[in-house]
Amino acid sequence: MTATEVLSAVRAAVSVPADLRVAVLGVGLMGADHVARLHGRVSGARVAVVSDAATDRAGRVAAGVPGCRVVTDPLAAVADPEVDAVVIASPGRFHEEQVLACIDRGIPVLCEKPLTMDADSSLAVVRAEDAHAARTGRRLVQVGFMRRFDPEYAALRELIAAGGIGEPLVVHCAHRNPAVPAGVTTESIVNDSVVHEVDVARFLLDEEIAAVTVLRPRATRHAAQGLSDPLLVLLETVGGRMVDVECFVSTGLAYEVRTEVVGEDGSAMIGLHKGMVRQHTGPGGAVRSTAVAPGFRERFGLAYDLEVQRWVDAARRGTVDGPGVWDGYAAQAVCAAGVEALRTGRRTEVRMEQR
Ligand SMILES: NC(=O)c1ccc[n+]([C@@H]2O[C@H](COP(=O)([O-])OP(=O)(O)OC[C@H]3O[C@@H](n4cnc5c(N)ncnc54)[C@H](O)[C@@H]3O)[C@@H](O)[C@H]2O)c1
Ligand SMILES: O[C@H]1[C@H](O)[C@@H](O)[C@H](O)[C@@H](O)[C@H]1O
Repeated sequence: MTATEVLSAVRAAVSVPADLRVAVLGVGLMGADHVARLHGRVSGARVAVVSDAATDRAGRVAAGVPGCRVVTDPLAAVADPEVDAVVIASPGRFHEEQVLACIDRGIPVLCEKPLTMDADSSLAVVRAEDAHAARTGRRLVQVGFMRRFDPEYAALRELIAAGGIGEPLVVHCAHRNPAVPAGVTTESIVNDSVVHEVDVARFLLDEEIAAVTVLRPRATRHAAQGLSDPLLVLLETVGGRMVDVECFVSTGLAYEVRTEVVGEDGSAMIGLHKGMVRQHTGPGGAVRSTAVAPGFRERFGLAYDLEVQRWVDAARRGTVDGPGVWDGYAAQAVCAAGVEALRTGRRTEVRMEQR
């Protein structure tokens, strides 16, 4: 037997398939990053196909990955017999049809947040995956809430679960971006940015969010015309805990994500700084400084790598080992309440199905 035959026999015996052949739909900022990590840093998978409405971009990305093909129509990429699994990194408005196509074909999919653009369509995805699981016993969808894979967030959740700060009562969050692309609206700050704190709150506290209030402080002069930036968002959980979020997407500075959980017997904070603390001469004397990540790709680079590796490993075992469709749906339901709260200025209860 040759080495290759031995490897195939072992794989067949433990029913772990050869490298997953992945199609990446959308190769803009996130999709191109996911292609690079699947190609260079993640084991057990290779990028077989890329698809993007901008075919020249798809061609450039494919050219960097030996054996990778461009398939122009994303739904044809999902249907491609030489594709075993899909990463969706297209704009959110295309996620619903692309995720449903993956479920329909019965192949694993990692869908960037948001799962879909609203709670009703996310619920339809939950139901489609439930129906598939009832027939086959397999779940298929992981949603791209990468913070769950960040070692600091994972450690914070473990600390809380182990009773390290007693009963958690209040969570303070800051989520600051240096800038956002043109076209970002106040609603999309809730849907695209605050959605991460919604997931973090559910992840850390292990309960659903019942109500949302959104306040609009005085806007920064750096914000685009008409944008309410920053926002203050208050999330109330079903168990009466409260989570405040300052979301500020045009600070002009750097990328900062901080979370502090205050419990009955202590508190814990993550996201203060990473790396070296330096003392050097400043304008008024010696200063102590530490670099702040410029963007989410730097701050959460490791989290994205771990997220994709865990997805690949689970997909090869026929499971999902990360946030799933229910998490995607719950986040959309909370954001829908957030958008209504933004519009009315009132505390808004979250409308959600029972799990
Ligand atoms: N998890 C995170 O931290 C994070 C960070 C950034 C973006 N995202 C999410 O990733 C997704 C992509 O965001 P981005 O910043 O990379 O956007 P982007 O605009 O940089 O890239 C999107 C790409 O999709 C392509 N596209 C357009 N229509 C398409 C279709 N129907 N099918 C396939 N591709 C299509 C575009 O041509 C573009 O190349 C969004 O859902 C966004 O919310 C997540
Ligand atoms: O789409 C991005 C992304 O999800 C980042 O993680 C978040 O920090 C940004 O605010 C958002 O605009």
